[in-house]
Amino acid sequence: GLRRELMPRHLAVIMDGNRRWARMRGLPVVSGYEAGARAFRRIVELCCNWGIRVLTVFAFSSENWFRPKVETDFLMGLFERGLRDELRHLMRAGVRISIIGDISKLLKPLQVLLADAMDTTINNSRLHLIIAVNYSGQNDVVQACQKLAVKVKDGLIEPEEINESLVERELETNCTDFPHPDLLIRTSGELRISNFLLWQLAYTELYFADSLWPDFGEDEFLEALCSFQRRQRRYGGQNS
Ligand SMILES: CC(C)CCOP(=O)(O)OP(=O)(O)O
Ligand SMILES: [Mg+2]
Repeated sequence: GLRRELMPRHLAVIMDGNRRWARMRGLPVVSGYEAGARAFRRIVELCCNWGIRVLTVFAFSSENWFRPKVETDFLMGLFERGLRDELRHLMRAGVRISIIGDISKLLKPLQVLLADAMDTTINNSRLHLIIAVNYSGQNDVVQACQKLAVKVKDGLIEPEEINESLVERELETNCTDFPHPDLLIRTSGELRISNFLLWQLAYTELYFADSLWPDFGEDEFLEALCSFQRRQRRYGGQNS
């Protein structure tokens, strides 16, 4: 059985396999995205119930823009409708929402809604939900380098002072007390990181589930956590 003291503090999830889920059922792609949104709401509840502190989800990658416009338009609409419907519930449930990624490319109403959700929930402490929208792990590192370069140029720091903690402070995930995911779950059988969090995953336990994201429910969630609790995390330490 699961031991509460061995729960991951920070869980990261790549919610993959929504279109395949729809196609297997002879449904339109948008039904897959809607089923994925239901699975997303479910895992937020599960993280609250199981005392996970931070949940980072890959909701839309910068590469996803290359999908048909009808799909990207639908996804953006889904994010907006979902957030409008859920914001009060998340607020009452004590969920804090942060957004990572370049949201300047999104339509203004969605940008306003995301900023409002971050402001409204900033003092919540039950679960910190970080939603990666138009996020690129490589761009996250690039923008951190740019901010450090400015500090060097402005004479605030010397190049030799730059170390891991200075870089981490500039990453977009510096918004949380637990910036390093303890466990990453990717569904649908794909064995890739797909330019999600990169620096932050240095010592993260990776778990790949064959189930498609819409089918990832409580049983699959608990199986992933049991797998995590069975692992011996060495952080590159003792050789055994
Ligand atoms: C936008 C993203 C969360 C959707 C993930 O599912 P997907 O569209 O990649 O589905 P497929 O891998 O089945 O094409
Ligand atoms: Mg996919």
